[in-house]
Amino acid sequence: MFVDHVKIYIKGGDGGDGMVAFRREKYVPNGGPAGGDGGRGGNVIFEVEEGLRTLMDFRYKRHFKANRGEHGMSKGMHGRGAEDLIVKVPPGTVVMTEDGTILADLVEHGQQAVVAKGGRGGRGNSRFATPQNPAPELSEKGEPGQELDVVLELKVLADVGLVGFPSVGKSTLLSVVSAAKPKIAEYHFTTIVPNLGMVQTEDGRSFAMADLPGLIEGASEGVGLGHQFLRHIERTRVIVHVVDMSAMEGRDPYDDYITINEELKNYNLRLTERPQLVVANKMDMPGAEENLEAFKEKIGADIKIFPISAISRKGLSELLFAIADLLEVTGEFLLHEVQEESDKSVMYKFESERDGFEITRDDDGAYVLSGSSIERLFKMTDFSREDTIRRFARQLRGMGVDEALRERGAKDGDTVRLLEFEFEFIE
Ligand SMILES: Nc1nc2c(ncn2[C@@H]2O[C@H](COP(=O)(O)OP(=O)(O)OP(=O)(O)O)[C@@H](O)[C@H]2O)c(=O)[nH]1
Repeated sequence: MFVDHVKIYIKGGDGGDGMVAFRREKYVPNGGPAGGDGGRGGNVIFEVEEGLRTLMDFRYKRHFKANRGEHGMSKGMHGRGAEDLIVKVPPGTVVMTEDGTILADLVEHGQQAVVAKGGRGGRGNSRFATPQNPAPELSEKGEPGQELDVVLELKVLADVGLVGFPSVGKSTLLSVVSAAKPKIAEYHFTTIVPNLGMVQTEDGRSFAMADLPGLIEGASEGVGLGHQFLRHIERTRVIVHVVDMSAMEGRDPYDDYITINEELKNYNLRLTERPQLVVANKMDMPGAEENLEAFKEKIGADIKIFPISAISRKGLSELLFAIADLLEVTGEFLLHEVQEESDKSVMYKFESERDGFEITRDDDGAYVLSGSSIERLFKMTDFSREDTIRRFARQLRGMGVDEALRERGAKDGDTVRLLEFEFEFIE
C-alpha cells in the first residue's frame, strides 16, 4: 500500500474582543455598562469529499486559518461569529499530530471533524457589572483559536496501474506525467519497489498512478518477482497497458500485448474485468506508424488505442483525460477491502488540554510562567485597563500561581515573565 503524506498548519479563528462601553454619553460611567461580547472565531473543519483522490492540493497550500469573530460593539451589540473553514480531503485521509496521535480518520463522503476550534468571544463590560462595581471598565479579549501542525496521511490504492513488458517505457511515462512523488510505505517486498506518482490533468482532476516493474512471462506461476507485482495490480482501479511500438529486437507488439493479458488472466480472472486502456508508446521511432497499423488490425477495431511518445511528450493530455474519464465511471470496489484491512475504528478525538502551569527560571533569575491555560488567559486580557489587569491578577491567584511562586522562593520585587509580559512579584 502507498501512503501520501503532507504536513500542514491550521488555526481556528480568534474570538472577537469584548467591548467596554457605557450607555448614554461616552466617558460618563454612571450611564451603566453597554459593551457587547465578541463573536466566536471559526473552527477549522476537515470534510470528506469523495471526488478527491489525492492530497495533491496540500502541496501548494499548507496554511489554513479560519477567520476571527467580530468584536463586540457599543449599545450592547455582540460581534458576529465567524464562519467555519471547511477543508476538503479525500476519503481515507487520516489526520494526525506530528507525534502520530490520530485526531480523525475520515472515510465517508461528508464526514466531518473539527480539528482546530475557534476561540470564544471575549465578554463585554456589561457582563462584569456587579452591585459593588456597577460600571466596570472591564472586558475580555477574544480567546485565541487553537493552532497546530497536523499531518495528513492518505492510504492510496494506485488508481491506475501501468503494465507492460520491461523497457516499454512505463517509468518514463510515469515520470513525465506525474508531479509529486509520495512516500512509499508499508511495502513488504524489498526486491521490487513500485513507483507511485500523483497525476493532475489539465482540467484539474487528479489520480495516483503506479508503475510496477517489469512483468515477465511466467509471473503468474511465480517465476521471478512477478507475483509480488501482480498483487499490486489487483489493487488498482484501472489498468493502463503500455505496448512498445518500435518493435525493436524482433519483438512483436501484438504478441507482447497477448502475453501480458494472459499473465494477468492466469493470475486472477478478475483482472480481465478490470477496465484497461491500451497505450502505443515510442511513436517517435522509425517504423512505429506501420507497426501501429498492423497492431490495430490484429487487436480489432473496438479497442481504443492511445498513440503516444513518452519521451517527446506527445499524446499525453488525451491519454490523461481518457484515464480520468474512465476512473470516474469505475467503481470504488477496492476501497472497501482496504478499509477492512486497516481495521482501525473511525473515531476522532481532540481535547483541548486544560493543563496547569509551569514555573521555570531564566538566566537572569526571573521566574517564567508557562502553560496553555495561563497563556490563554494572558492573551484574553486587555492590559491597557486597570480593571482588567486587576482581574488578571485575581485569576492568577485563583489558579494558585502566587502560592506556587512563593514556594519556589519568589520575593517582593522579583521579576515574573509570561510570554512577552513582565511584572513584579508582590507578596
Ligand atoms: N524513443 C523512445 N524511447 C522511449 C520512450 N519511452 C521510453 N523510452 C525508452 O525506453 C527505455 C525503457 O524505458 P523505461 O521507462 O525504463 O521502461 P519501463 O517499462 O519502465 O521498463 P522496466 O522498468 O524494465 O519495466 C528507456 O531507454 C527510455 O528512454 C519513447 O516514447 N520513445
